[in-house]
Amino acid sequence: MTKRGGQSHHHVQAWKKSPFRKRKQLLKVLQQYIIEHQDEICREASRDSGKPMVDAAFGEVMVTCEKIAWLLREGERYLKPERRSPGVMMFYKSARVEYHPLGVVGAIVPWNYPFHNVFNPLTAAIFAGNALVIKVSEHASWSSRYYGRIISAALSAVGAPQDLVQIVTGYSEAGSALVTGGVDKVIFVGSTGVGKAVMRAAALSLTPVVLELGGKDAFIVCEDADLSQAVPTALRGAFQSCGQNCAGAERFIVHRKVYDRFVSSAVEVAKQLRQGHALGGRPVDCGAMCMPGLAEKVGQLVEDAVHGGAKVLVGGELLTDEAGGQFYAPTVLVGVRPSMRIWKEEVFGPVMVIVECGSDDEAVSMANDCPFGLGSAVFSRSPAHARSIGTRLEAGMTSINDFATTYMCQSLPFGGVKDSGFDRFAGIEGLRGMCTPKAVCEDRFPWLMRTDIPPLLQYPVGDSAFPFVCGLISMFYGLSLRENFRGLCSVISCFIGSKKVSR
Ligand SMILES: NC(=O)c1ccc[n+]([C@@H]2O[C@H](COP(=O)([O-])OP(=O)(O)OC[C@H]3O[C@@H](n4cnc5c(N)ncnc54)[C@H](O)[C@@H]3O)[C@@H](O)[C@H]2O)c1
Repeated sequence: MTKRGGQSHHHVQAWKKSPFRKRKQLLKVLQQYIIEHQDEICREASRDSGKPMVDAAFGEVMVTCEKIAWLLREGERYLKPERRSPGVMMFYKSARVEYHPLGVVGAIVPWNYPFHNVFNPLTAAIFAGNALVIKVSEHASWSSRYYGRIISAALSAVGAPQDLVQIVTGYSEAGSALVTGGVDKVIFVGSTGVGKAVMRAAALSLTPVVLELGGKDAFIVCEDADLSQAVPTALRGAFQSCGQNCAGAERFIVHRKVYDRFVSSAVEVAKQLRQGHALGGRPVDCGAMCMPGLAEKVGQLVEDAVHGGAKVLVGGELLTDEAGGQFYAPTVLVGVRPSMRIWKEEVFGPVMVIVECGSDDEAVSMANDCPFGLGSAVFSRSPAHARSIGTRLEAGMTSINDFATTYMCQSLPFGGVKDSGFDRFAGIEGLRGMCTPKAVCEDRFPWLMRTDIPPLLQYPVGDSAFPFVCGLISMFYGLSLRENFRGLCSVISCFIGSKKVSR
């Protein structure tokens, strides 16, 4: 049996042809298990990534359940053949797009959401009829053993091939091997630098890639924003999972009329945040950071800013414990200027950078002065005002009076612009991205009208072939009736002329 990506060819082909009924059954088995074992799933994710249980429930489980619910509700509709208009000259044709499974999809994912990062590519790829190889991060491979067992059990419960989903662990070499290993598409979720290396490697075999890379979301607070709504959302956007979110709010751009109130409210809450072991027995608001290197980098970015004149209002220190826990304290930083590293580099940590702006134009230009463009948020009591700002932001996603809610609306695509990557996972676009869109065209009423090459265009072509085609172009595409009529006359005269010659 030939193997690609570790799966047997026969199994890949069989799943491609599987009915939607069976794919839905698989998702339902997964959903049932997830809902019944939320506690265990969150515990494993917390243990592997350091995030508090509530953050795991929020960011890992809830969004995965929404994803599955959306696929169950609407997935089939968007993978069914879709009728398209046949256009002007092909008016007698029926045109459609068919969505065929790609075959084997390779997903390379980071460590920040150990559960979600596995189930995110899994649900769409499998539902679209593909096999999947997921390369999990070397920093979150422990929990992937448990998540892998959930998937195996679900596959066997519905009688799907056991090797349909493979989870592999390893360092960068394992990721590289997946890119060059003959998969039909690579979904890469990770840092911008590695994303570029993945794209270079994929170019050698023309393997298509989706790149979901870093982010540094702008969070704009207008002078007419409701701070009782904006501040709690801002704090969650900054400190959820210790800021280790791709779509994490990192730059808070606040209008000067509400700046002081925004800062003092944010500081008041940030000071009260409890940090500690996620599973230490006491509830915590912020846990540990997953990687020592990253915790140090966060410290360096803050230090660089302070060195340049920025001011730490809360936090700003890295605390470690005897067990090796890396606790970067929830931090509020003001006085940041564009020349500082923290203005442009992704922090990926619990640092709330708050800057002041004086107008909408200034807010937009500050927000767009960034190499990344993943998510964004705008707060104003006037949704029209917020929308007028949101539409000018260079970002793949914008939430109005909320943060990152686009990802809870699973019909929407997820992805960014600029250094945040391209193409989309999730949503209709992401689901269809798991397929080859095949264009199909056929006669609508074959008994009435079909395409026969007219004699004067058949080889060897006659003298009237060229004027005939020009006549057709004018007849169908001329912008005035006069032009269309002239084209028609030319077509008729070419016909008559060619008949005479052939006689
Ligand atoms: N846009 C998104 O959807 C999204 C989601 C989560 C995280 N992220 C980003 O991920 C980054 C943090 O995660 P990370 O530190 O694990 O990222 P990373 O780029 O270091 O690693 C991501 C994955 O790529 C693998 N890898 C490393 N070198 C490789 C190579 N040469 N070829 C193939 N694979 C290779 C790693 O082993 C890991 O599994 C942040 O920049 C964050 O913004 C983006």
